[in-house]
Amino acid sequence: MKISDAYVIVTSPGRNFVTLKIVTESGTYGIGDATLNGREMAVVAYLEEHVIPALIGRDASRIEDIWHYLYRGAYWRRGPVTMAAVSAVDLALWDIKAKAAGMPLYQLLGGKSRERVMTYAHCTGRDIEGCLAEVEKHVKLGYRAVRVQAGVPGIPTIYGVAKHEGERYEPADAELPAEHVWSTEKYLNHVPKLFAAVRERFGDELHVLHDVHHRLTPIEAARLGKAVEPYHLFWLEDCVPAENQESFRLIRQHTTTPLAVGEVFNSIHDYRELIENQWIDYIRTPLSHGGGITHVRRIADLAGLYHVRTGFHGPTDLSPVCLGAAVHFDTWVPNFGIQEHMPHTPETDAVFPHDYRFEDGHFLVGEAPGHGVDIDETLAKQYPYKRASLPVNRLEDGTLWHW
Ligand SMILES: O=C(O)[C@H](O)[C@@H](O)[C@H](O)[C@H](O)CO
Ligand SMILES: [Mg+2]
Repeated sequence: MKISDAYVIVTSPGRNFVTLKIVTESGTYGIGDATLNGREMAVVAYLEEHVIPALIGRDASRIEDIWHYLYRGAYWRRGPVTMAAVSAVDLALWDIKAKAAGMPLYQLLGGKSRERVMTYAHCTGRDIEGCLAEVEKHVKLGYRAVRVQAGVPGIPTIYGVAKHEGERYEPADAELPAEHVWSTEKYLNHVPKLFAAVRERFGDELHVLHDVHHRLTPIEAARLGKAVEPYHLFWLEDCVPAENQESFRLIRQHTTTPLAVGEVFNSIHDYRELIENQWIDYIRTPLSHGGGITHVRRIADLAGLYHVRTGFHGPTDLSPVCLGAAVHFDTWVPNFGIQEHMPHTPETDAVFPHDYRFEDGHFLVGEAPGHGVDIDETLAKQYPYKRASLPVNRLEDGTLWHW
């Protein structure tokens, strides 16, 4: 199982994706997702300059050892670029191990804990009515859970809302960062009305989620959590920037609204206080940013001890490779909560043939050996890299704010 070759493929079928392919002497290969939205080429350089040369000749079956070799061995631990690179290696090696065993990945992890994986869809509107129309559409498609985001009167552009009704929203929408304007006051006054309208129209059973995208202070988040309690959200996501884990103590003291955190985290250490103090309910770190299966499994196990469940990040800026591996992980992990689902474009799906299926609001895992996602390298070449940046956010007086 010696690694004989490894290389990076960058492709942009509508948006940029970075894929690592690892090939063994026997010809069995695996692929991993190394996409870090808006910072793609930093991970490419990290892999090509520092990781790939050290991988050649190693035994691909020693996943645990290679993980620590890359993590401890780098000396410079953690961080999104390092961990995206480590994740890609880890996902590719698990793919190889499962293929060598002739098993779908979920079998290697411990087998099925459930038959299907509940997902949530994004429903966005320029106003509440527009958002309700999207919810209606997604409920008809079979979704049991929806994330609702609507424009706020007086704020010209807002996170998570597509430019035109019915379109997907794209965070990395310009070559250099677009500048958005933010008003916490306008948002806090408006957003509870959105949940009231959703409950009024769709009743109590639909799972309703919302992403604050790190824009509030702890006491503002506490106010929002309290205000929306009557609408019993499935979760309120990233209500404050979470570098200071202690902030969540205050939020938790004030509200019973469940809290999800961690799409920008990449290590168990980002979570330790949040989980051990039971300040959150869902962990969001995707397999492609949190050190792959080897490390995210450890986070999920720690979380399980404290009744915290998984709710992995799944926007279009994670490739089908990450999503495919996530469907295996979600099928196995005992403390599963939900999986985010933002459908990829047909162009992206064609570049990454896969065997996970979407049906009636759920993902169904495939039975092909490995994680079940491949890359069509010839097709990938037709879509060259294009620089794309996430926006920045400013308060109305021009102060740079959290995005
Ligand atoms: O909950 C989500 O899906 C996220 O907040 C995304 O929309 C991120 O903003 C995006 O992945 C950044 O690249
Ligand atoms: Mg989010």
